[in-house]
Amino acid sequence: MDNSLIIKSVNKFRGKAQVLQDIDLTVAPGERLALLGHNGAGKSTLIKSILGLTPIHGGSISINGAAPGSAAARRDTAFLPEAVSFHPALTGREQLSLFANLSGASADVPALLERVGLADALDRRIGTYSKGMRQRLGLAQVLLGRPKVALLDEPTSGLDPISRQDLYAIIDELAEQGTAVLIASHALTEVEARTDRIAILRKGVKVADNTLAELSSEAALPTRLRITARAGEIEKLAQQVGGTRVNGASVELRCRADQKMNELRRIAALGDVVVDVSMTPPKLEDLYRHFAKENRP
Ligand SMILES: Nc1ncnc2c1ncn2[C@@H]1O[C@H](COP(=O)(O)OP(=O)(O)OP(=O)(O)O)[C@@H](O)[C@H]1O
Repeated sequence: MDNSLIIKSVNKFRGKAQVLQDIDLTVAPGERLALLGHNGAGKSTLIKSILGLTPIHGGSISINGAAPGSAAARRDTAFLPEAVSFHPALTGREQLSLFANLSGASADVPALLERVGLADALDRRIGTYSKGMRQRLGLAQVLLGRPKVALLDEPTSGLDPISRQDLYAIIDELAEQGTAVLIASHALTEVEARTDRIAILRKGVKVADNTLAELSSEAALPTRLRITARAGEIEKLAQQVGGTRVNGASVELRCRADQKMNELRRIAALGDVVVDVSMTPPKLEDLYRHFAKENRP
């Protein structure tokens, strides 16, 4: 399938500083891409460039074939900023109806508000909404536009765990209806579970862009095996398997992903002295640290 969002060799300067350097990035219909990077890495600048709010100085950006800022691109793109703001005097129902009228979209506003968990608040003024409620309303607005490309900047920042889960369920729905979703985030644990691909920016340069599994194998970070000994037999176990003692009952080994099965066979062969083995593959946090670290070649 053609990509909805295609970014090719994009360069961008702020004064003399280059804040985006030769960025290539694509998002396919229905794909959820996480865009990660330290503060100042260039995520917001890239989003503003896609929206046509700031000019680029080389390269190209295509939104379903249209240039950023064009009428076609504006129609096909939805943006949810980190702190979404609406007119406080309008109710949720009024805000969404207004948006539907402006965009020419036909919409069942109450059903949409119910979908995002705002059924009880649809006739309340937005000025009385909590931050999470405003984010939900923002997502309802994104859903209503049926965009080809959705750009979500820290969509769950400041939300409680249940609201975060709800928000991701709605984001999944958006992707299921064919929207290409780009989520800029610092919340590694949640994007690890809820996105299809991860791109990492470091000082304006893309340093990683792949699925979690592929990034894991690219980075070749170790899997940790924690082996627990039968009561009183930790010394014997430590002598036999090596590794590092982590407490009075367990040792920890680190091994490459392709060595894992060999290690497990070796541990299983030790017999009753082992009472438990747990395995922790590298997490996105480890991969992020690996790819985003300053002194990486
Ligand atoms: N309006 C501006 N004028 C000048 N420089 C800017 C402007 N906006 C951003 N920058 C600079 O561009 C670089 C990229 O910033 P950007 O806001 O895109 O980073 P970010 O990855 O979104 O960071 P954060 O995670 O903190 O939101 C930084 O060096 C920043 O100082």
